[in-house]
Amino acid sequence: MKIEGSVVIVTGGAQGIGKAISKSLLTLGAKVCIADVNNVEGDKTVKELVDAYGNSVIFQQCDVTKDDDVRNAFKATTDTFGDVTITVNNAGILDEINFSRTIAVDLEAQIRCTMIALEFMGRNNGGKGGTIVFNASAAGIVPIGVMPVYAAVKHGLVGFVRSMAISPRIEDWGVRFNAVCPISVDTNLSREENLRKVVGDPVVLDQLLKGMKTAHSVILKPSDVAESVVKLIEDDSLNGKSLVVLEGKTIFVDPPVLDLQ
Ligand SMILES: NC(=O)C1=CN([C@@H]2O[C@H](COP(=O)(O)OP(=O)(O)OC[C@H]3O[C@@H](n4cnc5c(N)ncnc54)[C@H](O)[C@@H]3O)[C@@H](O)[C@H]2O)C=CC1
Ligand SMILES: CCCCCC(=O)CC\C=C/C=C/C=C/[C@@H](O)[C@@H](O)CCCC(=O)O
Repeated sequence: MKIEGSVVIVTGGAQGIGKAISKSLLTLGAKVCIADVNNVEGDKTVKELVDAYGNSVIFQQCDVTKDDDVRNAFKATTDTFGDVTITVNNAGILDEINFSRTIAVDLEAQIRCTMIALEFMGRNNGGKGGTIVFNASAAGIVPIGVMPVYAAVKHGLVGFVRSMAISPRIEDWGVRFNAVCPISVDTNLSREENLRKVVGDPVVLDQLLKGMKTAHSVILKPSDVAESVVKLIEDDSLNGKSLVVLEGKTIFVDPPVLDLQ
């Protein structure tokens, strides 16, 4: 689909990968609502983006774990820019200690945002259809021994995307669903300072930090992920896909499908 003139919500867009996605979409002519729980960072980012792109961007404080916040973000976006046609479910955390919160933000809230997005975007609900892109992770594709909870919820997210893509409702909604699955990206989430706070077991933390320093742990730039998100939005043939983002290349990974009929 064409990004120019489209109306987009990016969750967790105040910083990191979500901010890079927002910038790329603004550059391509979209109207963007950044929906993020962090209003200090959100206000700062939107000020910076308004200076660069004018009134094509707004900030809406939104905790994706709260129904009302998410619905209000969609209402505010629709009132300001018109019908939403693209949702980027990007907000996420990594916390192996408070694992209930990780499940709540990285999986349950992604499902919540999707169901509410369909209330606004679904053609059966008077919307224009469009596309929903999820920021999963390479941890949604391969097992990661140093972050099992995060890997579990990201696998769950990939399963949700693949299943929504073959829903009997897909034609009614007129919405495509795809996931981007990057390896490590240089943001607050992957910095040593954060990892020390969110991994409790010292043996696991030690291996994680060592792993981060090896050649295998290439750190991508947030803009690398944004490029892949743009690809998933623009190519109308893509639905239910998981696009792994590696250094200098991307690979579609399709886990096997069993014939269960
Ligand atoms: N940094 C990395 O190495 C990778 C990150 N990811 C995924 O990318 C997404 C974005 O993460 P980063 O930009 O790396 O982290 P980040 O910590 O820089 O940004 C995350 C953003 O999400 C927001 N957020 C957190 N909880 C929220 C909530 N309840 N409601 C609304 N907003 C909330 C934060 O305020 C922040 O602005 C996450 O889903 C993460 O799992 C995927 C692969 C690699
Ligand atoms: C390949 C991991 C992709 C996960 C990227 C994320 O979404 C989270 C980013 C935060 C930290 C990433 C750490 C990556 C560590 C790896 O280099 C290595 O330590 C993992 C070891 C694999 C294992 O545990 O078996």
